[in-house]
Amino acid sequence: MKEEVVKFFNMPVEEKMKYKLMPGEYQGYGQTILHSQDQKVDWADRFFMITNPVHRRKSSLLQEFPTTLRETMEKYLQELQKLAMTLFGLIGQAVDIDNQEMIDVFDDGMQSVRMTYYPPCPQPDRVIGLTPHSDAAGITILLQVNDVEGLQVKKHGVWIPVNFLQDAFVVNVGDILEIMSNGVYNSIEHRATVNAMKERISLAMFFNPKLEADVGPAKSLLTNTGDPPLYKTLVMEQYLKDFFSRKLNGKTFLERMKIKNNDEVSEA
Ligand SMILES: O=C(O)CCC(=O)C(=O)O
Ligand SMILES: [Fe+2]
Repeated sequence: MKEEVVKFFNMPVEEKMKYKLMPGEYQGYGQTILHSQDQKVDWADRFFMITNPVHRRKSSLLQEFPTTLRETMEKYLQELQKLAMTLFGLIGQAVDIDNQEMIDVFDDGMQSVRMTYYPPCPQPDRVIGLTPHSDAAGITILLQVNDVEGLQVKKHGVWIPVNFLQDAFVVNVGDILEIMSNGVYNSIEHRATVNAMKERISLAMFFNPKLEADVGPAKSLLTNTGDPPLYKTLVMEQYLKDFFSRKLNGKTFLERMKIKNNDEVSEA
């Protein structure tokens, strides 16, 4: 997979333009500024695509991939889906969410990939690879494609570099897992910096609930623990629409899902 991602970004620009993002669309290749509020320039080329459900894929993208990239990607998607479901099962167990609820919500859920190429920048302090954010997803499985580091996570207000282990994934907790676990897990705020000398390439795969599933504190968790819900519940399709209509800005979106004292709480 790593080799194929490198080959993708090494293709001549004319080739990559076959996958170019069209105005108003979000699937494809381009130097998208991810609605960044940051003053810094976003220094990266990205390719984003919905991979599941299959009918939401922009069919021209995967179909036009070079055969080896397409086949490798399909295999990668399948294997990572299995890994993600294993992780969701274990995560659910740890916080008292019934396994069946995790399966109902995430199995064959909405999935997407983002490949990012961060070119070297002689003045890395003046740019940002990817602006601080938490992922909307349940979990994100990240693969660092070459050995150049750049990912940082915010811990107690301080940015800490993440060292990827050779051939290991990094798994991010996303906002949806924070909501489903009723705040037991915290989604991780992260950003990517760029290197002065070397390019950096990453591949992120996002695992979300089914589009028709509810995004809210897991019902079995509330029943099993007797805890009150701390977050609102929204249908996934609406949750995504709201998420993408806002600017990427730390964890501010999640704040809006929190139930405040003066909110009316309807029994789920
Ligand atoms: O490049 C990375 O390591 C992080 C990518 C990322 O956070 C994202 O695509 O949401
Ligand atoms: Fe991210």
